[in-house]
Amino acid sequence: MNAKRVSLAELGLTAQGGRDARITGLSVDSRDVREGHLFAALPGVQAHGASYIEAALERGAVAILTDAEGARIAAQALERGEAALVLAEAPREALAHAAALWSGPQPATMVAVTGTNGKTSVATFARQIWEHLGRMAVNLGTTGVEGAWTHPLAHTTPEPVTLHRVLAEAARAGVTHAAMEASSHGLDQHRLDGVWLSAAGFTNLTQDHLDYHDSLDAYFAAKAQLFGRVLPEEGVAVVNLDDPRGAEVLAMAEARGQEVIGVGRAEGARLRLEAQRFDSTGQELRFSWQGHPQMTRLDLVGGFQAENVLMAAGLVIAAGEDPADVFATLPELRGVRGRMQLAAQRQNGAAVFVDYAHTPGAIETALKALRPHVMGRIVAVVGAGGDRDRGKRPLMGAAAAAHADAVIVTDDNPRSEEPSAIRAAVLQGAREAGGTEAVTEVGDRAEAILRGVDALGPGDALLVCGKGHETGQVVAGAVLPFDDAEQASVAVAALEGRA
Ligand SMILES: CC(=O)N[C@H]1[C@@H](OP(=O)(O)OP(=O)(O)OC[C@H]2O[C@@H](n3ccc(=O)[nH]c3=O)[C@H](O)[C@@H]2O)O[C@H](CO)[C@@H](O)[C@@H]1O[C@H](C)C(=O)N[C@@H](C)C(=O)N[C@H](CCC(=O)O)C(=O)O
Ligand SMILES: Nc1ncnc2c1ncn2[C@@H]1O[C@H](COP(=O)(O)OP(=O)(O)OP(=O)(O)O)[C@@H](O)[C@H]1O
Ligand SMILES: N[C@H](CCC[C@H](N)C(=O)O)C(=O)O
Ligand SMILES: [Mg+2]
Repeated sequence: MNAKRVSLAELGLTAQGGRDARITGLSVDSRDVREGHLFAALPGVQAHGASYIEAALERGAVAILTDAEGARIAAQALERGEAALVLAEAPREALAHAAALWSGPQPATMVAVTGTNGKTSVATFARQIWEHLGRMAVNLGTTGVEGAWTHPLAHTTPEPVTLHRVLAEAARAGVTHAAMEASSHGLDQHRLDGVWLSAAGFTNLTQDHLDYHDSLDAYFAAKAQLFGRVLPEEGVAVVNLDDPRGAEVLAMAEARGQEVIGVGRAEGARLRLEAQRFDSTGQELRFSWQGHPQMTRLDLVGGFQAENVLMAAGLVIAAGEDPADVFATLPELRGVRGRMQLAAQRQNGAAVFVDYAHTPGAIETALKALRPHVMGRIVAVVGAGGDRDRGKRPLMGAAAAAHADAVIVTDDNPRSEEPSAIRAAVLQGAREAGGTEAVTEVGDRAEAILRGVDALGPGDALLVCGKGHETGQVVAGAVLPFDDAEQASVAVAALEGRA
């Protein structure tokens, strides 16, 4: 049994009337509460967690952390005085710091990366660079905890209680370096406020998650909190200056006195991408570090991967490694599963790539990035997720139609929604955008991939967008096993077998 008991003061919390309690654990969900827990009753999207204070007390909570509204909602239950009450203006922030103190150690060197696209890729490349330099390193995010220590995660940026438990376990296992993804939800909900960051990166901002954020500006403001709040003044900001929002991040970092490493093609970037030459398996890069020219080769398909690699290199340098050592590792970097992954190849040489592009911006980037590696036509399989930003659906269709030679619209995790209605929105965008006349609808994703593969002649390529590393299709509450890369191989085998 876990015998650990700590006082509220040891968690940085002060209860009303100076009352103390010995805490045996932290919970954000009443259903997870055990005897002696502190229950954080947080303002939610659906409800206020205070509605569950009564339930938490019944399960043995000895302290409640909430805001004024929560105290009002649960006044009756709280008046009984069964638990110490910690009132905080920003309870999620208080919880994050308490969780950090509760769990203890973190890897000594940590960096975080935010942006609409590229977080998983950058975090994974940073981890790989550290590994090549002999460090015990992990990346942490959408694909779980990977590297020297592994652990599955349900969220890109986990709840603070989970996040700090995982960081402490990794640190105890000897992990000294970690690169984590900071999602906009995670930043908005202060999930990573208690993490000690040496450096933070900003990749880009395009439309996504407008189901959660009120506007694109609000979405950006959430991401910018990584520099405005989470990264300390002595931290280093690594900023993609090519993104239109890069200048705003730069100004924010400078205003806080953070050192900045600008990355990108922009003049003035300390880590500057100067030229790229593409071939069928990767690219040659010319870049410069503080004006000194460098050359390297990346065995990675897609121009944007060079941006991700340089962002990762910038973060690792910012966190203390020698630049020359860092640059020497770049030819060794390997692609992230489901990110421009060469999943299968037809006998005629045509290639099938699987990519996690699930936003209009990512679809455009991925298709444009594939173009210089492909001599023939590009076919795209696309679909949009259910119960997510509806506004992005026609834009995803439009991006596919504008940049592919043929588009097959299919399903991608319809969740609780009617799949044909989601496809209709994507199709409408694809048909209105023009670019290609060849837009078809194939609801069944396996069949869509098969048709896409069947359409490939010598020199052509298929880009299967949206699911990347995912291994399931979420339909009406059920998760049906589905893997784009596997389906690509199955399709090639079926067609070549037939030939
Ligand atoms: C939209 C969103 O971010 N929701 C988060 C939010 O939940 P909520 O506000 O909807 O919660 P609610 O259902 O209104 O309930 C309010 C509170 O009551 C509590 N509760 C609820 C029921 C109960 O019986 N007892 C109880 O105590 C809940 O734990 C919650 O704290 O607060 C909860 C607790 O802090 C989070 O767990 C929850 O994340 C959910 C699980 C989620 O799916 N989030 C996704 C969208 C997410 O965070 N995604 C990002 C980005 C991914 C990407 O980049 O694409 C990620 O980092 O993974
Ligand atoms: N630097 C980039 N610029 C534009 N698009 C990118 C960039 N990097 C990756 N992408 C596109 O975004 C997709 C997702 O990449 P990645 O998983 O690295 O991003 P992410 O930010 O972690 O996404 P998520 O928010 O879903 O966790 C890729 O498959 C690719 O299509
Ligand atoms: N973490 C993202 C990924 C979505 C990927 C795509 N396959 C979809 O289901 O929309 C989300 O939940 O919005
Ligand atoms: Mg990710």
